[in-house]
Amino acid sequence: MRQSQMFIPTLRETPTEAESLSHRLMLKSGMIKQLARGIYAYLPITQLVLNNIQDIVREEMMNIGGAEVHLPVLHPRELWEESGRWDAYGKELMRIRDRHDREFALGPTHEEVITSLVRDELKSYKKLPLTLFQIQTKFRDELRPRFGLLRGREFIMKDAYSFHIDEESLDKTYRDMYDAYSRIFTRLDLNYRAVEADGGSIGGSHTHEFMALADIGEDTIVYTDESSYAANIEKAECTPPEERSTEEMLETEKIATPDIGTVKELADFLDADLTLTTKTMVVKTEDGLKMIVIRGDQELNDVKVKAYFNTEMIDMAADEEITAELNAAPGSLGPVGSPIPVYLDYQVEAMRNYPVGANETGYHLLNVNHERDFEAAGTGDFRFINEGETVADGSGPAKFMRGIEVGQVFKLGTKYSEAMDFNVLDQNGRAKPVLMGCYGIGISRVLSAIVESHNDDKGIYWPKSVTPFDIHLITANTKDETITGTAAEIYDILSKNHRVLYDDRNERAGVKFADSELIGLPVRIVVGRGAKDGIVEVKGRLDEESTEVRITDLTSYLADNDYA
Ligand SMILES: O=C(C[C@@H]1CCCCN1)Cn1cnc2cc(Cl)c(F)cc2c1=O
Ligand SMILES: [Mg+2]
Ligand SMILES: [Mg+2]
Repeated sequence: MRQSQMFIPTLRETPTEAESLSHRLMLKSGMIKQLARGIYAYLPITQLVLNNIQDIVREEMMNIGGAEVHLPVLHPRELWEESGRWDAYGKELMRIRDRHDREFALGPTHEEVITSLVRDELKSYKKLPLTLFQIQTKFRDELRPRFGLLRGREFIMKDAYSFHIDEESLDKTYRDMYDAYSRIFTRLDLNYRAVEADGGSIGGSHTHEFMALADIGEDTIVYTDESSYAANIEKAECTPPEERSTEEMLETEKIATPDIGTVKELADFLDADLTLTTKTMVVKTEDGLKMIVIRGDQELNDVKVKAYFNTEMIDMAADEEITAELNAAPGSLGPVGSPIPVYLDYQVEAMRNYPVGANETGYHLLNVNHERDFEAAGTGDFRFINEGETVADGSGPAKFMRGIEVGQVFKLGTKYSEAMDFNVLDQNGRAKPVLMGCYGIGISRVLSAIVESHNDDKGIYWPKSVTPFDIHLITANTKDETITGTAAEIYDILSKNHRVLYDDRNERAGVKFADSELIGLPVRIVVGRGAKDGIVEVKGRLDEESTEVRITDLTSYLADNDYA
């Protein structure tokens, strides 16, 4: 391809609005242009890389028996009402009306669509298992789109859905997908970890997220060097305390605690360690307010709370809701005499004589003990694990690293087939709901993850598996006939077996070299003064120096050095 015909609007200066390295680099190297917050145009270099990523994903999906479809973006409201999700999702679900004033969702995912489509066609277990996939634009109206393509409002996803007559069949496809994802992320040259994750409201018991390691990643991965354990911190189970305090239960005492609003202020006021205090939170679920008490030095894990109450809709109760229900300010809440059900984290369950708010603004109770002073409705694991704590498999101390979620595989079970009446006749002629799995890869997000891990101070360097072109052919001076003639010949020869980007622009050599480092093709060939002696300069993107190579040796030189 001649670069004079491409559209690569590289920037001289680094764009300030970019908040992540990949976002900055993709703007600077003329790969994307923002149309609106979280909405981007993919320019030619990006489109070529996305095609290469999609080809790898497509090949691996077909390799495990997935058949490709293309599903609609416009989903009739009725479909999402069948699954009950039209109301379950708030503003994140983008909705429009057509000319007849009928409502549609812009597809954020396609469980409803694929289930209704297959349901109408498939009546017998003999047609199972079936795996269908698509690579398609998704819409999610993120509250805080950011980091370029890492979290957009319109993005490309590969989403696959599988249908099964029994668990064994679902397990097989889940494993096939898991292994296919491992091959895909390896081929994409991503340093990834598959981690146990929380399935959220889409149901299903089992799910793994594939995380590309990156400091910019929003997710925290909990792992240990002692075993292969790895989990999203949202999910990572905390080991309950071995023994419970055997302290003798002391008399409760009510104390005035004016202006004590936080557990830190309480600990200072009591001159007690944070680990001897508690903090009480109130969350709002579909069936009312719930009070959760955790140790004062811990943080509430909202994903674990959602999983415990098996709901997607959890909000921290607003102050006025708390005051209306509990007649006390948020800093003075506690379980004693609470009108709403109280749940204790395992750590609090093992404590004795702890302080809590008195449910009276400006007062606390000391030496409270559950069972004696109040009945808990339940106990559970409601907190985030801390580094150094033993991980759930007991093998060793937890360590943290950041990751970008680039894929996720789910066992959905019968959540959608029951909600949408998708049954088949089994081998005994009995109707039973079909079991499903679903499997996603963030295609446009993967591109950003690759840029995050393939760059240096000069710009991007593409893995050969996804590079937009194999070779960057550059003329150092377009005025010199020998140079342009030689370059044109080389372009013809190399184009037979390689994808060549021929920088034939009438630009200064320095500009061309800088652009070449920025765009990041694996190898660059410069046709300059040496052309008259049949010499060109070859430089791998990561090489410090160029090497002079005879033009007659060029093809074998490129092959011998595995440049192209
Ligand atoms: O999408 C999934 C699960 C899997 C992921 C892999 C491919 C198939 N789907 C989870 N999820 C995430 N955000 C969503 C946002 C909106 Cl607005 C929505 F209405 C639904 C969902 C939603 O269901
Ligand atoms: Mg997540
Ligand atoms: Mg996820």
